[in-house]
Amino acid sequence: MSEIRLFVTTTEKQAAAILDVMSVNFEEEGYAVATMEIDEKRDVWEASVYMMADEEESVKSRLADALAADFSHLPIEREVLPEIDWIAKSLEGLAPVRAGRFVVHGSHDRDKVKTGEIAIEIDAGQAFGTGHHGTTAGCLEMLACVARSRRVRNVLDLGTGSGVLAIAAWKLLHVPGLATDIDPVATRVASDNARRNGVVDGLTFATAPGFHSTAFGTHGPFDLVIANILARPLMKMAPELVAHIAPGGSVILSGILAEQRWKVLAAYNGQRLKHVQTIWKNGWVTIHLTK
Ligand SMILES: C[S@@+](CC[C@H](N)C(=O)[O-])C[C@H]1O[C@@H](n2cnc3c(N)ncnc32)[C@H](O)[C@@H]1O
Repeated sequence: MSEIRLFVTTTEKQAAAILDVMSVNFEEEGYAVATMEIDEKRDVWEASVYMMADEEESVKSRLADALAADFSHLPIEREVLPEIDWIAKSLEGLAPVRAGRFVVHGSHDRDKVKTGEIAIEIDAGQAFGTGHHGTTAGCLEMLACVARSRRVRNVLDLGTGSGVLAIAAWKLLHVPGLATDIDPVATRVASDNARRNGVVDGLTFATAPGFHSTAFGTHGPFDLVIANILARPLMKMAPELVAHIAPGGSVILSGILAEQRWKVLAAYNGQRLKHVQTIWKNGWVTIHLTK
């Protein structure tokens, strides 16, 4: 089912006030709400609430009621967000996967973990990330490389899926982390997986499309951002993503087909990031850049 964004276009000041109204009315029920800047010079902002298509009608009428007192002059607009079947893309392989020092395995394979390996237990389920996909394995390998060469004090895992990368970073580095996903199911699964892997504190989970959450300001800027999403959204969010990297920090980008790598690199070079290393796996690339 598609996801819908209902939004109003206004000024920064009003967008902040509308965000408060949206938070009070929708956030507790698990709907993501956000503001985003559209045009800095003209002070154009959007305040949005995200929902599944079958909830649109009821959310729209409640939103209209909530805005009636002070913002009835602002039309409620809608956008259908592109549908990506992440779960179908996830390979539900049965064998444990080894990448760098990590082994990602299902609960039935606990006894296959070898001494010295960092084990992450993930059962194939409702969110992407069992370690079998070239992008996840590439990120795990790159994470181990970055940890060897740089000091990392905090981590952002953008598009956390099953939580596999956030859990891996926590087990390797023992530093605080923020893990976010546009999909509330993924955020829930990731948080459950973290608990199952003995990660009880230090890792925060939040549902957010892109950087539309106050959690990023609270927890960032980050020494290491890992984003395994897709080439196009990664290019689009390059300025925002780079703004959340601490000076001298790193980003690991994946979800990029080999033939798309030049465009993604150009987008991040355009933000003055420097290429460090690229890992290739099954036609996918994982790229490490530094600020
Ligand atoms: C390829 S999966 C990666 C999962 C996991 N990090 C891994 O490496 O296996 C991409 C994840 O990003 C999420 N996602 C897609 N677009 C997003 C966006 N704009 N903001 C936040 N998360 C997003 C999807 O819901 C999905 O869980």
